[in-house]
Amino acid sequence: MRADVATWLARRTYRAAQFSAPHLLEAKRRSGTTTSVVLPALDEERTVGAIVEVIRRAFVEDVPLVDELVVVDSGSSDRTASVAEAAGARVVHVDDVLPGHGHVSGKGEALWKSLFVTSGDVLVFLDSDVQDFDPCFVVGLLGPLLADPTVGYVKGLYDRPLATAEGIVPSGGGRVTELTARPLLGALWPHLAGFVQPLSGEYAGRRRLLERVPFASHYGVEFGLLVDLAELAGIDALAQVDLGVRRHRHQSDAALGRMAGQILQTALARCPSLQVPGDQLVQFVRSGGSVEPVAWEVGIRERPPMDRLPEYRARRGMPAPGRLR
Ligand SMILES: O=c1ccn([C@@H]2O[C@H](COP(=O)(O)OP(=O)(O)O)[C@@H](O)[C@H]2O)c(=O)[nH]1
Ligand SMILES: O=C(O)[C@@H](COP(=O)(O)O)O[C@H]1O[C@H](CO)[C@@H](O)[C@H](O)[C@H]1O
Repeated sequence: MRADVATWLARRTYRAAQFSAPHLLEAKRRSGTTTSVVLPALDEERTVGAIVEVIRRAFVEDVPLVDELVVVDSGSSDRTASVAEAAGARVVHVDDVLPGHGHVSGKGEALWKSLFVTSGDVLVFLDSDVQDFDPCFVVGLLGPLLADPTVGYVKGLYDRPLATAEGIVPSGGGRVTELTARPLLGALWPHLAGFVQPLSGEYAGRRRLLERVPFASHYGVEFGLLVDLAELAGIDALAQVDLGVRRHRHQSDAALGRMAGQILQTALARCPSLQVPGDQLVQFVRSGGSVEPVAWEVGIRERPPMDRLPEYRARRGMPAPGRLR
């Protein structure tokens, strides 16, 4: 392993158990930092309520580490919105946010728009499909940011058991991480090779950084943020925290193939010297005696840095682009 990666790994890998909610609350109050927790959700009625409930009880009512708790609904067809609201979250529908900027589907859009509908200095992003949600996820992700002003972005890391019809594969999860993201980072961004879970859906960052980078659409968002924030803030401003174990709802291999295609397109978009003639993925399904091709678009849209939007700057009391205060 490269010496710089080994140094970063030793210096910027934390454990959730290093932090306690009461101590973080003192640090939060001392620094005057506000926090927003954002859960992107699409058809997560089975799990979103429990996650919101745990966070609300522990970190809104008990130890007020969380100033706002928002679920961004990507257009669920189930009871995600009502379940999340009943559990205590503010729920916004993705299409109700910045409607003048057109419609883009996918997770990245929900996270980009979450910057507009929240106000915290620090944002914590948590997937809504996590089972047995552990409140240490919130403490661990906020820890490095509230304890060290030089940290700007923190990714969760964890063991990822894969639940299959045949049983649990202890470290079988993170299939796109292992088969696509990690090889890509090793080849094209080797200074980021120390991230154990570069695609983890649990992460936190300072708004003053997040508002200055583009957001790749769909499932490219995590990969794009990691590469772009490292470019913007430098690797030493990035960190990772061990959160233990993460269990979540798994998608099919075919769906993850499309996710891998989106991540590859996100990576290629960050290699300006490469010509990329295609953004279509052809998959194949058995149909009776033949095999049928199914073509999917895996191209991604890049939403611009939020701080370039006049609506956002006005909302945040920032001067118009190009003007001093
Ligand atoms: O268009 C979308 C797709 C996904 N998600 C949410 O993003 C998170 C991660 O998505 P998913 O679980 O599908 O990805 P995986 O964890 O399987 O890689 C979950 O909370 C989803 O509900 C979303 O808000 N909008
Ligand atoms: O890490 C991965 O390989 C994928 C798939 O995980 P599994 O193989 O279903 O455990 O999950 C992550 O990737 C997505 C794309 O970045 C994120 O949006 C998800 O939050 C994350 O779970």
